[in-house]
Amino acid sequence: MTHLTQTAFRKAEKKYKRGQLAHDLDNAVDLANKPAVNQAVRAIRLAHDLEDPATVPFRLFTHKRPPAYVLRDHPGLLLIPNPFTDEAQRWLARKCLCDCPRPPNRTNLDAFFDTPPESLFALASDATTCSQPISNRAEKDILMADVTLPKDRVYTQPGLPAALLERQRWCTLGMQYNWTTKEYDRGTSPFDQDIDCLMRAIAIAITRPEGSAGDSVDTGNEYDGNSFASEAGIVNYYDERATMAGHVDKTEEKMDAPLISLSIGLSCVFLIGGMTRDTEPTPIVLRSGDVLAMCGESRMAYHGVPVVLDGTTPEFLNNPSAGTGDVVAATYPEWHHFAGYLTHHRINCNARKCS
Ligand SMILES: O=C(O)CCC(=O)C(=O)O
Ligand SMILES: [Fe+2]
Repeated sequence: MTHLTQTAFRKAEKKYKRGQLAHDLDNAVDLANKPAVNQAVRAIRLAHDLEDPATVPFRLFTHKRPPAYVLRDHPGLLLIPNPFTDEAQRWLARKCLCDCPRPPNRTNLDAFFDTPPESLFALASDATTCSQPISNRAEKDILMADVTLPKDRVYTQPGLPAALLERQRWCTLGMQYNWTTKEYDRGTSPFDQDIDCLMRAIAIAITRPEGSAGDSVDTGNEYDGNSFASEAGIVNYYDERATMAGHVDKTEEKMDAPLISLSIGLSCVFLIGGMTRDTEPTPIVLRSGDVLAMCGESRMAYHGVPVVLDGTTPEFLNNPSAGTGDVVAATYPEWHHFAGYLTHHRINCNARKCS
C-alpha cells in the first residue's frame, strides 16, 4: 500500500514544508507557548536531578528538576523545554561549530575536500584565512569516494571557507558511521567529552520519570541512565531551507537506550510518528535549547524535520555582543561570528549508545 498511496508521514511532511505553514502551527505541540492547554502532552516529574557535569566551569542547567513532558500518543518521547542557561547554549553552539566538525570526526564534505583541522567555522571567521581556498581532493580520491559524484562542478573546485561552511550539513561524533557498510566503525574517534557528560546528565535525569502527581505512570522510559554513554552521535547543521526526511535510526546494535537530541539556534517543526510511515505523526515545535529524548518504543519511530522556522533564533544567541562578560565570552570573544551563523541556522546535536 505504502508504495501506491501517499503515507501519513509524507502527507505531514508536505503540510509543514516551507512556505505553507502560516496557520498550521496552531496544531503543533508547542511547549514554550501553550504547555498547559496542549492535549497531546502530559506533564511528568523528573525523578532524578539534572546535575551540572563537573567538567564544565559554569552552570549548564537553570533547574535541577525542570518541567518535562511526554507525548500521549508516542510512549517514550520525552521533552524538556530548554533547561539550559543562555551561556550553556552559547557554549554548546561553539562546541558544535568549532570542536565537532574536525578530523577524525567525519563531515559530509570529506569526500570532496580536505577538511581543515581547525574547522571551517574558525577559518571562515578569521580574516587572515577566510580568503584561502580549501583544496579539493585529488580526482582519484573523488572517484574512489563512496558517494555519488555530484553533477554540479563546483564540488570539484577548491572552495572558500565561508562558502563551504554553508554546505556543511553534518558531522559524526564518536564511532563513525560508515555509509557503505551501514555499520559503525569502532574506535575511530573519541566522543567529545563535555558533550558526553552533558548527555549522560540528561540520561540520568530522565530515568523512570513519574506522573505529575508523583504517581508511577508508565512514561515509557525504563532505561537506567547510569548505564548511558554517548558512543555515537551526529551534529546536523540546517540552514533555513534545510529539511531532514522521515527515517528511523536503527543502526545501533541495541536500541534500549534513549537517543538524546538537542537543538540550538532556529526553531523547527519536528515530526514524530510510529513504527511505519502509515502512522500520522505529531508535529512538535522544537526551540533553541529544547531537549528531546526518544526512549522505549519511540526509539523505533519514524521522525524528521520538514521545516526550519525563519527568524526564531533567540536574542542571547543572535545578538553580536551576546554574553559579554560571561565565561563563554571570555574564552570566545568573537561572538558576532556565531551570532551571524545562528541567525540563519539550526544546529541539532544528538547522542546514542550503540552496544
Ligand atoms: O534535527 C533533528 O532534530 C533530528 C535529527 C535526526 O533525526 C538524526 O540525526 O537522526
Ligand atoms: Fe534521526
